[in-house]
Order: sequence, then structure tokens, then C-alpha cells
Amino acid sequence: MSFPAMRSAILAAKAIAPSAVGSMGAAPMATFATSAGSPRRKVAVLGAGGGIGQPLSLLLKLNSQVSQLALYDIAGTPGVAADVGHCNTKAQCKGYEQDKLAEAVRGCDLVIVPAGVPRKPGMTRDDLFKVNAGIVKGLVEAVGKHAPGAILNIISNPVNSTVPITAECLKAMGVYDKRKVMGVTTLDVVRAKTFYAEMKGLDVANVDVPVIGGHAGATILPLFSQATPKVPLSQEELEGLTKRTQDGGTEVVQAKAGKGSATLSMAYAAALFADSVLRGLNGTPTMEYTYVDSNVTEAPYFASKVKLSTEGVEKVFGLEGMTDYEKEGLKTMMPELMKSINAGIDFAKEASKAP
Ligand SMILES: NC(=O)c1ccc[n+]([C@@H]2O[C@H](COP(=O)([O-])OP(=O)(O)OC[C@H]3O[C@@H](n4cnc5c(N)ncnc54)[C@H](O)[C@@H]3O)[C@@H](O)[C@H]2O)c1
Ligand SMILES: O=C(O)C[C@H](O)C(=O)O
Repeated sequence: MSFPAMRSAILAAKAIAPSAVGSMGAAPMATFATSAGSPRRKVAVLGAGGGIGQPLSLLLKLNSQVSQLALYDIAGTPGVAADVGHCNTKAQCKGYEQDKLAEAVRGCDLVIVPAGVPRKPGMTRDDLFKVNAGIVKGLVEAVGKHAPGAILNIISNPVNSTVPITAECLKAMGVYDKRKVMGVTTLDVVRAKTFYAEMKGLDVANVDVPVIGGHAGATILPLFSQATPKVPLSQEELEGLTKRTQDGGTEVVQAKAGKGSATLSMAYAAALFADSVLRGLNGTPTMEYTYVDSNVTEAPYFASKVKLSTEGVEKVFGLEGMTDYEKEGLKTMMPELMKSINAGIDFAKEASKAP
């Protein structure tokens, strides 16, 4: 495959309408935003040596909206940067490790955080909290200090808690801007589209499925009643698709049998989302589903449709037209979602009291 063809193929499944509607539109996207005249954008990946970090770094290197790519991890990133850096695309790529975090994030427009431990079979995402909460806090504090205006895309699990941790840490530092903190739930949308298209024999490039709530089990709520193209689903099919989307992460964890969780599909999803964030920053508003500071439900953080523009999240859209089955799903998820959010808030508040 030629490079331009490969580059198009990588993002071909990102549906985009003429007005650039992110990964939610109807027609397949053919190209990245053109680099001609686009502003210089620095993007950092924190956790760039990991299973997600490495392929994500490669995909970002292919995005012509990125002019500087900073790859940070506790170790190993000079090698990743040297490797990725040989791709003949625009972004200048540099690896940072150990105590070079400040340098990595300084001047960033977008910081993507996939640092932390992944699940093994039998674990829930909440089982990762103990280790990942502290990792995310440390990294976010560095961003708050050295790149306070940057947009943060949080991938590290449990996302339902790490996003509130991020917000609370930035609030404690006096640099919180709710438009700039986003939990990446794009993989749930990617999965829902794939499973729906497969079941109904549809061209996946033309499929769109909203997914709301959070990013763990029952808190992941695909709205198949609003999927396009609209194809009738029996109750059994609907329940099967909903459950498969909610358990998509576990399906991969089990298949990898102890060797981690989704990395390649996650890198793909994060690259799609980052592309939309950058398009928004560069003046082409895009629509995405993402887990953000929200008053759409009683949960203070919630994933729903948002408009991304020059300052990050410009508008959070409310919930409309849900079926009774979906309303029941929303009710069911709330206790779990609220518990994870409160755990994140409590952790960050406690940590900020520590001497
Ligand atoms: N949001 C999602 O949809 C989604 C999807 C898949 C995985 N995840 C989560 O992403 C995280 C990473 O998964 P992975 O498979 O890439 O794991 P991994 O173990 O392969 O990689 C994680 C990387 O983070 C690095 N790291 C740890 N502490 C760090 C620190 N303080 N600073 C910088 N880097 C640090 C490690 O050195 C490692 O290279 C996990 O928490 C996983 O659950 C989220
Ligand atoms: O399932 C996991 O632990 C990783 C990730 O959240 C996923 O959805 O694949």
C-alpha cells in the first residue's frame, strides 16, 4: 500500500460529513486535515513506551496536524522516538524519559495520557485504581504546572475515576478549564459501530452509533435506537449488541490471556479522537462522544455528544429520544458511575491535603 493510501486507510473508518463532524458523520473520511497553513501543534504522549503508547505515537506521526511529537515514559522513549521519527512525515519527534516530563509537556496543545497498568483476566477496571490514580495525578500535575492551557485526553483506566482525578488536581492548582479535560471513550463507539455493522451486514464506514455514560461495564451505554443507518433489531439482537459493546474490553483482555488489554484498537481510537481535537483547535468544529465535566445527568462527569472547537469542548449536548430500554440502562449505570466518580474526587482531595 502506498503511503498516502495507507494514511487514508488508517482513518478511512472515521466518518466525516463535509462540515467535518468528527467520527460521527455519515461519509468516510478520505484525508487528514491538510498541513498547508495549519498552525504548529505540539502533542505529547505520556506512557509512550507502552502497548497503546507506541502505536498511538506512530499514528500521530502520520497526522499532518501534528508538527511536534513529544514521547514521554519512565524509560525507553528515545528508542521509540528514533524509530517513529524515521517516518517521512512532518512531525518532529523526540523521546523524553525519567525526569524530563516538564520538557516533554512544555508548549503542548494536546497531551494524551495512556500511562498506567492494564487489566489481566478476572480484574475490573476499578482494580487498576490503586496504581493508576497516583500515576495520573503525577502526570496531570506536571501538565498543570508546565502546560496549563493544554487539552488533556485521558486514556488510563479507570477512566470513570481518572477524569475526575484530573479535574480535581487541576482545580487544586487553580488551572482547571472544564473545556480541556476529556476522557477518551472513542473505543466504545468504534466497537459499537463494528459489532452493529458485522451483525447487520452493513458497510462499517457508513455506520454511526452513539455511546454515552462512562467507560466500564454497565456504564457504557450504546444507543442502538439512534444508530445509522437504521436497521430493525430484535430484542435478543439489541441485548446481545449492548452486552458485547459493554464487555468489549473484557473480550480482548480474555483473548490476550494475561498479556494486557486492548492496545492496537485503542491506539486507533485515540488517534481518531486526537485528530478531531486538533481539527477543532484549528478552527474546524467536530462532534465526538467523550467523557467530560457535564450537567446532562446527575453525574458530574458523563460521556455524551460534544462539539469540539478552538478551546476544546464548546458544547455538551443533552440526551434525546432514548427508548425505555436505554433509559433503564441509564438508571442502572448511575450507582456504579457515581461511585467511581466519587472515588476519584475523594482520592484527589485527600492527596491534595497530604503535606
Ligand atoms: N480508555 C480506554 O478506552 C482504554 C483502552 C485500553 C486501555 N486503556 C488503559 O490504558 C492504560 C495503558 O494500557 P497499555 O496497554 O498501554 O499498558 P502498558 O503497560 O503496555 O503501557 C503503559 C505504559 O505506561 C508507562 N508508565 C507507567 N507509569 C508511568 C509514569 N509515571 N509516567 C509515564 N509513563 C508511565 C509504562 O512504563 C508503560 O510503558 C491502562 O490503564 C489501560 O487500562 C484504556
Ligand atoms: O478493558 C480494559 O481494561 C481496557 C479498555 O478499557 C478497553 O475497553 O479495552
